[in-house]
Amino acid sequence: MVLTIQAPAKLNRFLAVLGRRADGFHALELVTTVLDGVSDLMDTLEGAPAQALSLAISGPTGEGLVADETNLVIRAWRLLEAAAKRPLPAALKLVKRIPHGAGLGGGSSDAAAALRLGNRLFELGLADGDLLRMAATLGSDVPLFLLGGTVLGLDRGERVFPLRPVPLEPILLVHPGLHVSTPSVYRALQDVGYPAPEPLASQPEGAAPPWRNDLTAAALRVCPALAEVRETLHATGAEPLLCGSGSCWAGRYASPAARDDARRRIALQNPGWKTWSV
Ligand SMILES: C[C@@](CO)(OP(=O)(O)O)[C@H](O)COP(=O)(O)OP(=O)(O)OC[C@H]1O[C@@H](n2ccc(N)nc2=O)[C@H](O)[C@@H]1O
Ligand SMILES: Nc1ncnc2c1ncn2[C@@H]1O[C@H](COP(=O)(O)OP(=O)(O)O)[C@@H](O)[C@H]1O
Repeated sequence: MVLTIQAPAKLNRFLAVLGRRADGFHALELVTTVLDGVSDLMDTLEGAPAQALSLAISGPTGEGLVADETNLVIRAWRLLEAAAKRPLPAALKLVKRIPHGAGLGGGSSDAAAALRLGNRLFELGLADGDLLRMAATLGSDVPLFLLGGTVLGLDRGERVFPLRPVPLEPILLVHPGLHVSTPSVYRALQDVGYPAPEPLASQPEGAAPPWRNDLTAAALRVCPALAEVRETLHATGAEPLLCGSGSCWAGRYASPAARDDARRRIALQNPGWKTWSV
């Protein structure tokens, strides 16, 4: 039996930093939407039972990514093996399309996909709660991908609650080909000064969350070149929002036509940048 699971990217539509915790992590409030409708911004994980565990990586963003014990897919698999108390030998194939270090959660999404794939492939019978606990040990962003849809994230982001879906505005994602490290951005919060903690106010039914990311100043400190993307989006009439810890930006437009027009202009001016319509 061969099983294939899609691993979509995510968009943090609201990210508030509420403080630094004793364990060094930051207390967050997040509203994140899993982008399951953007086919060219999705990784794919395929698996079949085999003699031994192996992972093959391909795809446009697969280059340079190692398929060893540090890969989040293998780390997720080892957790499944520990829960099953037996080896789970399988041939895994990961096709990468989500850029890494872009704030789009590709590695976290792959980890969540691996948990779901292994549970089904070997009929382990792990409940959603078990998978959520395992996901939280792999990374703060992994549990939200198990829920899908639009998710409220609390604590370090790993305590997740499904939210009523709020349609996405016309959005253009722009990736300038830069890699930004998440830990370095959280560390830089100390240099730029912590933002005033402002939790999400209760929202009217069906309203989109405020377009806010408290990591923006810290990410610009780590990678000043990010400012050029923000300015370019501004010049096309968008409200720009940094994706997580960067390096991707999301531009929000008044209409799909304005978004599509901006996409054409940005592609002409910056042929090295990648764009996706959401
Ligand atoms: C910023 C966000 C927003 O969704 O996404 P990305 O930009 O990475 O996609 C997340 O908080 C990234 O979550 P994730 O990438 O899973 O982080 P983890 O592996 O748990 O932690 C990596 C490092 O980030 C810092 N970290 C992470 C989460 C958090 N609430 N506080 C932190 O200080 C810590 O230094 C930690 O060592
Ligand atoms: N399967 C994977 N896909 C992508 N990155 C991975 C994977 N496994 C481990 N990593 C590591 O996680 C880092 C962060 O990747 P990713 O989650 O895609 O970006 P971001 O944190 O910006 O959303 C990468 O630079 C890489 O070193």
